[in-house]
Amino acid sequence: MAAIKYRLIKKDSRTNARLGILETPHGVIETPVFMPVGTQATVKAMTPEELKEIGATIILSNTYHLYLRPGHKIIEKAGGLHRFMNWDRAILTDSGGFQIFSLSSLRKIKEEGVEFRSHIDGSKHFFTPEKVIEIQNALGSDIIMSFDECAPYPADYEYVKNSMELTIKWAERGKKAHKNTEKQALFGIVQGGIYEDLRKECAQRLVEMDFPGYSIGGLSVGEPKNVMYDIVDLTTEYLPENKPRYLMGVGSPDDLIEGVIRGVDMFDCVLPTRIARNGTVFTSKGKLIVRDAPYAEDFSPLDEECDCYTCKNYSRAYIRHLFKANEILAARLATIHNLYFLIKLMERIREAIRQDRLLEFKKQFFKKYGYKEE
Ligand SMILES: CNc1nc2cc(C(N)=O)ccc2[nH]1
Repeated sequence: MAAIKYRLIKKDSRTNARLGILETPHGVIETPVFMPVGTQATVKAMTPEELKEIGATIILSNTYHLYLRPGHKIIEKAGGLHRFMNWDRAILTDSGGFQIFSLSSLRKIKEEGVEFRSHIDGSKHFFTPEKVIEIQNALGSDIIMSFDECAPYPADYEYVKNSMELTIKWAERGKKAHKNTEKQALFGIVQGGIYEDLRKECAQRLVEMDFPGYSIGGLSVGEPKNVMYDIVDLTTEYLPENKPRYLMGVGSPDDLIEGVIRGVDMFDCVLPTRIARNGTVFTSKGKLIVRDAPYAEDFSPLDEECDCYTCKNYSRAYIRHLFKANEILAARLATIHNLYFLIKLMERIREAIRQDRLLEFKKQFFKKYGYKEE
């Protein structure tokens, strides 16, 4: 019996958008879904109860960080990551590949694996495809990722081709090493940079290995949006309809809508939580920097159309005051709102797919938010 079961409920009649149900050992997830990021076994500033309250059904946590601190062995002794962080819904962990390349210094990439230094204390470590599977098995996350190299952008064709070949070899080794297939679903990660032939080859070779789901990696790394959208469009073409597709590190409201239209089911992004802590919030009329002076005597909610806990109980003036006074509650209230905004956006997207009016929804949302139509 596989760890997850994806059911395609409905395909949009005019786009590649899909409405789906993803059953996991820690609950049922309606897709398309946005996953709040809980890098170090916590979605910053949120309790698990608050995450449930706003409708989160799955969160992401980072293998690289938890391996370095507190260590996967401690989390295993605690009974696994769900128990350790008191979160009984689904958890997806990434493999650490991206963090090694974006956070740590002194990286040596070999076919065997990657040597790197911890960004915390400079200690030396060596990740192999087998090692990151062992770590994620110890964490007990419901969906785990293969070890991969996220090629930088820009990168030349030869570099990306070699990097993609390595990602394929590492996916094969990780799949062999992963034994806990009944409880933890291992996704393959499609790489290939911005090169169509490499993306197609990578997707096809991963599909031959028959993973329960597929991630689209190597994007949201500085490439233009339209390039990202084109690569997503192209990649999903070679992925099976009956398996979930996860676009890593994406994204902002427009990227979520554009990604759904191109056949993506799962998203994660640090943006909503990170910008919240800096005083920027999403609203139906675009982003708002609530810590700015104009809101000092603005007693309206962050967003008139939002019914989150923050918008029902606090004004822009109060939240601005909290930010100016460096109060912890500022980050909490803004985070609650931003995560609720994206989770609600996914709910409205799912409803629009159900009613076959996704393109109309996009047009209306973009107009109000202030986005230009593609
Ligand atoms: C924020 N952008 C982003 N791109 C990503 C790519 C990967 C990947 N494994 O290629 C993982 C996380 C990512 N986050």
